[in-house]
Amino acid sequence: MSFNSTMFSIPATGQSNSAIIVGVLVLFSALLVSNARKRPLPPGPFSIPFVGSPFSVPKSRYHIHYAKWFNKYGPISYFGIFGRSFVVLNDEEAINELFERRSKIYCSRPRMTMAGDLVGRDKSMLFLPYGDRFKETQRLLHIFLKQSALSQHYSLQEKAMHGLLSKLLSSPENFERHVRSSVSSAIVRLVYGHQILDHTDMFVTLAESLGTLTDEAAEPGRWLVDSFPVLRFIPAWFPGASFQRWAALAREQCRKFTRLPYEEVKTSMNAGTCLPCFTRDLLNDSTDSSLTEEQEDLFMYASASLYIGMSIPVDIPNKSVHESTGGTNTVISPVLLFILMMCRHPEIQRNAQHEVDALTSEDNIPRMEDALKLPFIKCIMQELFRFAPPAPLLVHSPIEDDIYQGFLIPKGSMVMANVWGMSRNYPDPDSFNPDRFAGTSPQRDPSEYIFGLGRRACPGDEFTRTTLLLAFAQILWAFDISEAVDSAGNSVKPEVVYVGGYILQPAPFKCTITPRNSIKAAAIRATDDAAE
Ligand code: HEM
Repeated sequence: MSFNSTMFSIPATGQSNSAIIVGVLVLFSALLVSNARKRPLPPGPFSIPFVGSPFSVPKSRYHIHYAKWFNKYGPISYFGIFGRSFVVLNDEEAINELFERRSKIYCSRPRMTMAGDLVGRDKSMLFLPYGDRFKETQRLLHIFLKQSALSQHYSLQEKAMHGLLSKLLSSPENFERHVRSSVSSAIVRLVYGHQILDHTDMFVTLAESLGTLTDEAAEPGRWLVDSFPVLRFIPAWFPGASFQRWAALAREQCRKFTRLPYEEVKTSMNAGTCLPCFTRDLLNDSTDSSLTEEQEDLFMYASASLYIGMSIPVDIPNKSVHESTGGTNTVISPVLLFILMMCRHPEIQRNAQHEVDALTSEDNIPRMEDALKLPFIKCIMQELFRFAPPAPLLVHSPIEDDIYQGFLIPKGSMVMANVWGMSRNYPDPDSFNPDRFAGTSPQRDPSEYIFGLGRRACPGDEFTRTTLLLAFAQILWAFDISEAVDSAGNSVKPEVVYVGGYILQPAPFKCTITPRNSIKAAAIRATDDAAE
């Protein structure tokens, strides 16, 4: 079944009933709010009584818009929309203090009634409120992704990246599609032991459908029930409550999308054909017969969390779904930016190639053990993280009221840390300069914050870094990346333009990717043959 958004929007009939309910709720919540606030809220844009400031919030480039609030309102600002509270942190000290040092308080995610309570996405780690289920999921992911366990994943990372090299060799003009499928393939293999053959694979389409559904369920402003959670108790037959019918269908679909890959692992385990993977480890570590329904549910969602965790779909106000970069994920973003930057900076590319060449031979594709020994390429990775943090805003939610610099930060509010602003806090921030991380006094490593802070920091950070170092070393070893040539024979330098809202990714661009020599091309083909 395909999800058609118009099919599920709130119909005109029943609008008057909804309007009455909403009116009562607005007044009620406004009264509650005004009584509760004894401390001042942080400063912020003009607010209309009972409505808040929905019009001061941008529809795109939130991080840049919010960064400008620093000069207007200072390091911490506030706005409300229909009773929901939003706090913006625009200052490194405030971000470190609240998200890192007060992590005990800022350890939850904002409540999303439609996506969470009704559709059930709050079982995935990224959305999970802080509590026992979150801690158990975190523990399971940690066992698999902790530093000491990472080397067992090297061979699958190498395989996925060899796949990327051979696709780049055969159709370099489709580099974006190849990057996307190779990265997805590495993750699906890691989580479910499944080998993706092409983009029509069931695992890819399921994950994309789940992403689209999550996007729709979390679309801010679309669902009244997000502003007035009490509406979730309205029965589906009630006039104007078509959102309940949408939610029921979406919940069913999400469950199916989460269950199918998990069941496939169980089937292949029974057949003895399952490759090593996260889900297999979970099931192996437990005696199957003793698994309760609750444990199965935990395992199933823990597995899906690993895959979907990379997509970071959080409920940023006014996010337009049209801006969503579609099945994109966080790892794809730095790989595409790497290709763009190597094209724009041939001298950096040459230096990095010299570093790889000094360590490897013409006919040996770099392996993970090589990739981890390349300090300049590590600096390039750090500079890519700093130049365009894939997730420019972090979103946490405090589990109790907190006071910071005399201002109230209400429990349950959506606190957004402007990581992009932190990445501008460097000398000459707009120039791409990997050397800033070299030498004896390097500048602050952006890996310390682009993966999040405190108890909700990304569990996939180290896996990401090793994957990226390997991808960069192999691409530099194999190919020259240069400017595309237009129909008049002129070289065209690609612009640095981003798309996306909550995950930034370079806008589509053109470049030329050619093998550095025939020996390397032959080595890539030979690896292909060996794999077949
Ligand atoms: C360039 C790559 C990546 C970036 C920039 C990134 C960034 C992030 C960020 C900013 C968060 C939210 C942190 C916070 O709120 O403080 C996050 C959460 C998460 N990431 Fe990543 N991530 C990346 C790759 C991955 C990968 C490869 C995986 C899985 C193997 C993964 C799994 C997760 C999960 C499960 C969460 C939810 C954690 C929680 O809510 O406690 N991420 N990531």
